[in-house]
Amino acid sequence: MNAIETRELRKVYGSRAVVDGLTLTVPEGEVFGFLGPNGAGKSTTVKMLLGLVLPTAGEVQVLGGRPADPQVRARLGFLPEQFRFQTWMTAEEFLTFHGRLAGLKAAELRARIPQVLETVGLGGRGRETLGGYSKGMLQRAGLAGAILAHPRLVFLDEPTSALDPIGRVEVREIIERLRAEGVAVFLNSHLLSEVEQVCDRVAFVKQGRVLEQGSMRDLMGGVLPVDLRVNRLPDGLLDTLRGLGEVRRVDTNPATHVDLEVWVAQASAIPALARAVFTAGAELHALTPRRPDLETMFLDLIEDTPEAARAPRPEVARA
Ligand SMILES: Nc1ncnc2c1ncn2[C@@H]1O[C@H](COP(=O)(O)OP(=O)(O)OP(=O)(O)O)[C@@H](O)[C@H]1O
Repeated sequence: MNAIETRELRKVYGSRAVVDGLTLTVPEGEVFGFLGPNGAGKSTTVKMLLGLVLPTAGEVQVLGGRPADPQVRARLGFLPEQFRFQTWMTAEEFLTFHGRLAGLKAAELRARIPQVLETVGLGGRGRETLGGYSKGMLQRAGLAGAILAHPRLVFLDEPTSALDPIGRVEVREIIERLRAEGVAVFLNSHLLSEVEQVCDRVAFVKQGRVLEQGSMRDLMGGVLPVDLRVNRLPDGLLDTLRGLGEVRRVDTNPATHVDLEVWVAQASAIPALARAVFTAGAELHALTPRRPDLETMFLDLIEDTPEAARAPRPEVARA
C-alpha cells in the first residue's frame, strides 16, 4: 500500500486552477520533499491530502482510503505552517486534547505524552501554558502533536521555520527516526539543504503541476558537476573540456585564475579533466566534484520553464 496516491488532482479557485493535474505516489516509509516557489499550490495540495479542501477533480487516496475518513485521519499527523494553539492550555493539556481526538486512551496518553515531549526537546516543560512558550517551543509542541498518536503518515509544513540550528538538526533526527519506523513523511520546506539531507525523493511543483519528481540522482540524470580552477585558459582548453562534458560556467574575472564548472556524466570522467588542463599547458589549482544540490536543480527547473507556462492559465481557456 502506498501512503499517498493522487491522480490528476485539481483545484480551481474562481477561474484559476491552482492545482492542475497533480499525480504523485509516496510509498510507505518514504520521506518525500514537496518543493516549489511561493504560490505553487503546495499548501492547497496538502489540504486536499488531509481532506480539509475538496478537490475540484481527480483522485486522492491516503493510507489506502479517503482523507476525510475518520479512521484514516486518526493515522495522519499534521504540523501546519501557521500553527496557532490555545494559549491557555498547558502543553500536556493540548496533547491530551489532540490524543483523545485521535482515539488514544487516558492510560496510553499518560505514557506517551512525556515521551513525545522528550523527543521534541520539551521534556519537563509540559506543565507550562502555551501562552508562555517561545515561537520555537510552540513549533516543537506542534510537532509533538503531529507524532503523538503513532501516525503512519506525517505532513510537515515548514517544520523548522521557527527553530534555531540545533532545533533544525533535532527535527531532522526525528524525521529519520520516523522513516526507520516505516512512517511516511511529506515535507514542505523552502530550506533546500534540509530537504536534500533528509528526503528520499522530491517533487518540484510550479503552478499546480509537477515539473519533475524522483530521487536526487534521478533528477540530476546521473550528472556530476565539477568545479575547476586553473591559472589561465590556453587556446583549445575550452573545446577539449566541452568534449568531456557540459561547460556550465567560465569565470575569467579574477585576476589570478579562471574558474570553470563542468558537468560530466560520471566520476570516471574526472581524470580526463585533469589531463586536459595539463595537456593544454595550464596549471590546475583545484578540482572539486560537487554533490548535485537541490538549489541548483530548483533554479534550473524554475528558470527553464517557458514564460508561457508562468502566466496563470484561466480555466475557460482549457475548456
Ligand atoms: N481559499 C483560496 N481561495 C482562493 N485562492 C486561493 C485559496 N487558497 C489558495 N489560493 C491561491 O492558490 C495559489 C496557491 O496557493 P498555496 O497556498 O497552495 O501555495 P503554496 O505553494 O503553498 O505557497 P507558499 O510557498 O507561499 O506557502 C495561490 O495563488 C493562492 O492565492
